[in-house]
This record gives sequence, C-alpha cells and structure tokens, in this order.
Amino acid sequence: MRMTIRVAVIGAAGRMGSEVCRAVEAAGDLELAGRYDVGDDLGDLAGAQVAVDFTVPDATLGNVLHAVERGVHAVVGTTGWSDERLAAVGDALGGSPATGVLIAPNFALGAVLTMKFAAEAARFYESAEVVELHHPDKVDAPSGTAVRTAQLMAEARRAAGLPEAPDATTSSLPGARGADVEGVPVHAVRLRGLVAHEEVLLGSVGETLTIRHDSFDRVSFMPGVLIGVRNVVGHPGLTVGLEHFLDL
Ligand SMILES: NC(=O)C1=CN([C@@H]2O[C@H](COP(=O)(O)OP(=O)(O)OC[C@H]3O[C@@H](n4cnc5c(N)ncnc54)[C@H](OP(=O)(O)O)[C@@H]3O)[C@@H](O)[C@H]2O)C=CC1
Ligand SMILES: O=C(O)C1=N[C@H](C(=O)O)C[C@H](O)C1
Repeated sequence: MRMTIRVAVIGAAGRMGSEVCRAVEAAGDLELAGRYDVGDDLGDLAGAQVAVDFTVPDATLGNVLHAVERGVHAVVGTTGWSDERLAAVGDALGGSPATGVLIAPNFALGAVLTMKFAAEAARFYESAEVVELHHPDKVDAPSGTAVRTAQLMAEARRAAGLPEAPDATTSSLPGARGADVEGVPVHAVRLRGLVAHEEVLLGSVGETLTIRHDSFDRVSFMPGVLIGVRNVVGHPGLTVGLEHFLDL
C-alpha cells in the first residue's frame, strides 16, 4: 500500500494553486498539509514532504530554495526559469542530495506530447513557427511552454544541419514577426475566453503540418501535477520537464 504524501501548495489562492488544492484533497493517497499565498511565512511548510509552487516568476526561485533547504521536495509549474535560476536550484540540491525538484513548463499531458511531437517533426521542415494563445490575465509572454517548444525545435534543426528558415521580410512593424527563440519565431495572443493553447506550424514546399494543443480548463493540468507529486519523492536532484516521469 502507498504511504500518504503530505503536500503544501504555494500560490494556493491563485488560478492554478486553488485547482491543485482541490486535486490534492480529492486524491486518496495525498493530504493537503498547508496552503500558502503572497505574504505568508512558509516556515516548515506544515511538515509537508512535497511543496507545489504555482506563483510568479519573481517568487518561485526563493520558494524552491526554501523548500530544498528543509529537505522538502518541490513540484514547480511557475514559468520564467533561466539557466542561472536552474543552476541556483542545482547548487542548493548539492547540499540536500536526497531532495527532488521537478520544474515543468506545462503539466497538461497533451502539451507535453506536443513538445515531443514538435521536436520530432522539426528536422523535416524548412519553416517552423510557434503560436501560443492564452487568457489575458497571464503576466508573461511568450509562455514558458512556447519557449521550451521552440528551443526543442531549434535544437533538432541544428542537429539536422538545417539552415535558417526562409523569410524575405526586410521591413516590419516591431513585433510583427514575433519573438526570436533560437531562430524559431514565437507569437503570443492574449484573448478573453481562452485558457492555454499552442500551435506548432511547420512547412515545406507544397505541405504544412500543424500540431495543436488546447487546455480548455485548468483541470487539464492536474493529472500531470499529481504524477509529479507522486514521482518527485523518488527522484532526487533536478528534473526539468514532466516527460522524464512519463517514459517519453
Ligand atoms: N506548468 C503548468 O502546467 C502551468 C503553469 N502555469 C504558470 O503558473 C504560474 C501561476 O499561474 P496562475 O495560477 O494562472 O497565476 P495566478 O496569478 O492566478 O496565481 C499566482 C498566485 O501566487 C500568489 N503569489 C504571488 N507571489 C507569491 C509569493 N511570493 N508567495 C506565495 N504566493 C505568491 C499570487 O498572489 P497575488 O495574486 O496576490 O499576487 C496568486 O495567488 C504562472 O507562472 C503560469 O505561467 C500556469 C498554468 C499551467
Ligand atoms: O499562465 C498560464 O495560464 C500558463 N502558463 C504556462 C506557460 O507559460 O507555459 C503553461 C500553460 O501554457 C498555462
């Protein structure tokens, strides 16, 4: 029989954090030990074994370090992770080698598969662009998922020796061609009514391939978050991306 895992949620009053609290409370093998939001003292994280963080890019590193220093595993969905910030987590884990941290830009299983399929397909096409579409209350652009998708595609294109994608643009309004993520243009749409959506566009002469994922409800992220919580306990060190817990 599986032991109950005690979970603390940081950002518990937010859109994702409140959904995570509901999912943890509904899971028979998990116990919601504590809810924390802005201004709260994280203290001992209510004796939790795993802290789940869905806060803001400026707060998440501090929260993760707080957890790791106390030997509390962390599952992190907050975006805005740079190589420097990831390295800081790695350094902290050096002093707490039994602790695991999972940082994933997207916990929706379809979004994880989209990233995988996009990376797989990228080397076969001349042109590659990413469009992400989100609710207008999102504070960062482009989305962490879109940046990761573009990075994976760029890596695959480089490995295959593909040249730069064709683009004859010589004059444009600022932003018209999107953000340049390692040579892959990423476009961000903010629209009331949307939740989280991504389209990967690939093209060669005479054909295009579109890979699209839609999260219509934040409940779509919960199976992935719970997989993260259950697996991070047995995976010491830093894991980036839920795919590593899905045998992908
Ligand atoms: N990986 C994934 O699958 C997903 C990732 N995300 C990411 O998760 C993050 C949160 O998204 P979302 O829930 O929509 O955002 P919300 O703004 O709804 O929630 C964030 C919550 O964190 C609180 N908060 C801010 N600072 C702190 C702090 N220092 N300590 C504790 N709590 C704090 C906010 O309080 P206040 O509002 O008062 O500032 C708010 O309640 C974003 O980075 C988003 O991109 C979102 C969906 C899926
Ligand atoms: O803010 C959101 O809503 C989301 N953020 C994550 C991201 O930036 O990739 C994941 C998902 O797209 C929803």
